[in-house]
Amino acid sequence: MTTATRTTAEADAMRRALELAERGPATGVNPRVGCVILSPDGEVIADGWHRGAGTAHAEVDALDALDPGAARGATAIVTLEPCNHVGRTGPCARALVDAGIARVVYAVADPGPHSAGGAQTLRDAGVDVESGVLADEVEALLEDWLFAARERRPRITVKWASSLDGRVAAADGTSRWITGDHARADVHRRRAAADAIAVGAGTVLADDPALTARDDHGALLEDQPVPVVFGRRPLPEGAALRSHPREPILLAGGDLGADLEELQRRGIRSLFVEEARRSRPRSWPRASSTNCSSTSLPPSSAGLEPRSATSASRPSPTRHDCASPTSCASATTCSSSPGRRTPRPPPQEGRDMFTGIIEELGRVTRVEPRADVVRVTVHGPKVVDGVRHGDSIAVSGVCLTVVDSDAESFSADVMAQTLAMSTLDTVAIDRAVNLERAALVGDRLGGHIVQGHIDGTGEVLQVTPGEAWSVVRFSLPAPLAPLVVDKGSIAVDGVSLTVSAIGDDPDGSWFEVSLIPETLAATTLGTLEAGDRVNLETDVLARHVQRMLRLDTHRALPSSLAEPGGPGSGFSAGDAAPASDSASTTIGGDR
Ligand SMILES: Nc1nc(O)c(N)c(N[C@@H]2O[C@H](COP(=O)(O)O)[C@@H](O)[C@H]2O)n1
Repeated sequence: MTTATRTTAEADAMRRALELAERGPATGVNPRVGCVILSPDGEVIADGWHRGAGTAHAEVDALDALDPGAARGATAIVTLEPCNHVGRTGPCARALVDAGIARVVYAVADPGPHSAGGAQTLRDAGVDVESGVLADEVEALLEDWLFAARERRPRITVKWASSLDGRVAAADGTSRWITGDHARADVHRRRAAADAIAVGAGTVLADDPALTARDDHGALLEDQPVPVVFGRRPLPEGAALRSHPREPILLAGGDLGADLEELQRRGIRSLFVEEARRSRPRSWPRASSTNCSSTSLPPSSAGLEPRSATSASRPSPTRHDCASPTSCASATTCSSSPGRRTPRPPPQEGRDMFTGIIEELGRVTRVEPRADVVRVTVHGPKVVDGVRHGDSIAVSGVCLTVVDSDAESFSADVMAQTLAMSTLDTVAIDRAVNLERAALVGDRLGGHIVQGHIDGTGEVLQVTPGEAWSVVRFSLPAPLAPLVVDKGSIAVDGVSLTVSAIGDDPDGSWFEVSLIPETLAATTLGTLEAGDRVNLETDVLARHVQRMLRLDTHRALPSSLAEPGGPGSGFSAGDAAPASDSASTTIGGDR
């Protein structure tokens, strides 16, 4: 087998192992792990996955499917480093060695203090070991578990509901669910995917929440989070929580660090926090370096009161708010803590690179709302040529992962948050879309580096047709304004464009681009009219610079750059501190 063939076979096997891992339980103390065993010539001879604490680990599950001796000289592909300890089961590293496995490829290292070290044990036994294959995908799958294992405390997700105009509850306090069916279903899905769900005692007294995960008809879902109540006030006799299928955990709430340790000790790895109706989450993230918070977007806001004095006037419905000073890394990503690896966006988001040169004008042929995503099918015979499941295609600038395809079309799932952040929120059959496949190494970089991660949407303010060219003016959301410069690059609906003018009017910022006939004919930009919305992605370089300026320059920059006005710095320390550092901004909002 050539090295290239082996690499391909192993990457394919890791993809399969990842799929197998997903069959395991998403909650609980043990991670979801999958394993595929390849014969020396690259054929799949066995596979397995972990079904939860106390059952066989994925590697042993796979080995058990083989006759004695059949694994000799084989390669084990595992999503997590084989464990090295005796826990509820024996050490996988030893089981692999004993079975005669010659090579092990794993995605992510096991951070467990007792279980880590399997790779070394394997190497010491003469096994060839490689790591890091599909590491980002596995990091995304095991986000909660890895966070908890690394930080020794549960990963917290804070949820609060807010209307599109930034309101949280009816003025008379009557509204319980201000969000629509889609957002509500999303919340119940998140509840079911968490080990525990927490509220304050005040919320229990005021709202009497059931804290169960339910389907559209109110029936209990199979997985139920353990309810956790913080506060000293006792649970009222008739509290709905007393009928919860899981025994509630009651914690004093005075020392959050100690409470989180206690939850970790009790096997809670992910904690879903539902905020009280009338407030945005503040104490949670700050007190605990919470990794993530999220908003739900309801369809209407009538009768609801502003969620805060500062954010009520112009909240952005597109953002993923983050109230923690150290947490939210971008609109779609939540980080752990400083110095830790930042989990990338989930796989559906895609994380390839594009150039902003549109390959084909596609047409939406099907829009299928599902539980927590919308499956969109797009006719695009050119871009589906050779496309495979898992490949990325930018659809009007939004990087999507192909989940299905035929000779003419492909389908991709768009997450609720991506819908909310882009013009895909109004995607409909027959909509024309700009299509570009992910760039390959060696491609000509005709446009600029485009990531397919939308920063926000703009509106067409004016189209000025010329003899051949058209000049189009777009509104620019305030957080994006500093990132757009005259003659700089911007992607509009996925099209790489040079900014020909910028301006900041009292009504807001704007930018203009001049569109050549080729762009007008070959992309959706040719049909734009005043009032149309477009997806905007600012230049990644500008975002990096903004991020650097927001960080403590002495920490973040090489010493030659860190001194105020130092060699090559081009700015003073005073310049480096941004005037406003709103944690709710999507761009660089990770302070
Ligand atoms: N490599 C690997 N494969 C699996 O299938 C696993 N479940 C794990 N888990 C690691 O081992 C710990 C649990 O061990 P016991 O189930 O108690 O024996 C878990 O914390 C992981 O570190 N690893």
